[in-house]
Amino acid sequence: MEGMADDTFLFTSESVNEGHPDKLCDQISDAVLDACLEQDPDSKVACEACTKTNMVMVFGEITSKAKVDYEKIVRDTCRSIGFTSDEIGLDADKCNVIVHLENQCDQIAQIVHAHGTKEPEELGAGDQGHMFGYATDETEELMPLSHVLATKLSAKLSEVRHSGLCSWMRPDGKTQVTVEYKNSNGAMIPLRIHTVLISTQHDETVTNDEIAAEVREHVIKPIIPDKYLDGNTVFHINPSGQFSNGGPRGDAGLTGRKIIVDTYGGWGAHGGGAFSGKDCTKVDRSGAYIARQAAKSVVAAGLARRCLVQVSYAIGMPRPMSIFVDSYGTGKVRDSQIRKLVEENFDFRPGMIMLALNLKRGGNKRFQKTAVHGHFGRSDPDFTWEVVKPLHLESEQDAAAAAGDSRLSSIS
Ligand SMILES: Nc1ncnc2c1ncn2[C@@H]1O[C@H](COP(=O)(O)OP(=O)(O)OP(=O)(O)O)[C@@H](O)[C@H]1O
Ligand code: MET
Repeated sequence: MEGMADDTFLFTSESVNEGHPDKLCDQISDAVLDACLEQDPDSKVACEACTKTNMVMVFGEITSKAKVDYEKIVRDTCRSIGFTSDEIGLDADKCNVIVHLENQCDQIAQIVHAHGTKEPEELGAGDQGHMFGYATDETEELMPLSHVLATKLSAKLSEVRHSGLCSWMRPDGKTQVTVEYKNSNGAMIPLRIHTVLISTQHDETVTNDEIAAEVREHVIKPIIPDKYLDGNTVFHINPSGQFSNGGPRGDAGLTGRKIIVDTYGGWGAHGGGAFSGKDCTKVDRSGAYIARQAAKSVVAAGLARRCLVQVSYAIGMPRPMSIFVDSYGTGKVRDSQIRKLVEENFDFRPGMIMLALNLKRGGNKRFQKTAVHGHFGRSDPDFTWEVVKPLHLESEQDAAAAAGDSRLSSIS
């Protein structure tokens, strides 16, 4: 790239907003989860959704004592996002809603929770899989800047639409931010914003020039800090030229198709499992939440400037198969010592994660909120996995000795 110093690099993260068809499905799935947990905190929920023009389907496996009007939840969720006509992309009140839900498979229910009879200590993982948590000291929320900005831009798009400030805006939209970074011995130092890309759905009353001006003023300006902008920062606003057809009319949507938007914007790593529509016996969700809490606590304690935590499970077994920690060479002590500290301070058994993070509590949009604008780096107290746990090394002496060791190993 022209004008870039040799020791810097570009990294890009994207986000999507409420009316993106995949995100619509995530929100429907988590609205169903909330409704079930609100009445029955022991509900076992695996609710997927898909959508295309004039149609939403919810399907999956739910075992719950809750009496839930699924069709109403689908319609209410679509309406609250702003899908109130075919022209906008979906008519919440007239679209075809298909509900195809069955009980959780007996074989899974038996091995995971013995049909609700296992104690939290013994609760098995709802599936096999590997999940990651990540943290970095480049922002105050200990999240990657490229992801934070892409996410905040998409949240702002929703805000100015709902408030009426940009009354021409429609619910679908995407953002993307490219940051120029410097790698400082493994820590990521954001230097400047290279590119901001925003595509927002709009009605027929505005010109492209008006869209660009209003998006710059009401969306970009309040979100992107001046210190990261310079004369070379590139802005692309609605580069397709026309984006009035959006939502499910423009593109099909599926639950769990925005897992990178949900997590770290391409930083760290991802095990592949989705979050939305899953109760927290599903370790895809609870494992990723506790791994984030662990990674964030490591960085917050100053033990590393960046941290990745991986955990893995076998279906039906409470204890993880493996725990892995990588500080990308930024650790104050060896990664093996950080891993030991993580193992001592976090109980990775799914039933214990649910207790520690209060994950059986749903309703009042507790989980629906997570389904848009990211699961991590949020200050809302419902995001219990963002609460930092104080971590202390056994003694300062150990730390000093270990720092000596780690210097040796980095030289060798
Ligand atoms: N009784 C069982 N024991 C072991 N594995 C099972 C059992 N029943 C189903 N499975 C396997 O587990 C798979 C679930 O994996 P998958 O990762 O698709 O789950 P998911 O909850 O849909 O999550 P995501 O799609 O977000 O990864 C099933 O498709 C099947 O292959
Ligand atoms: N959907 C399944 C359930 O309801 C989980 C994935 S299959 C192991 O438990």
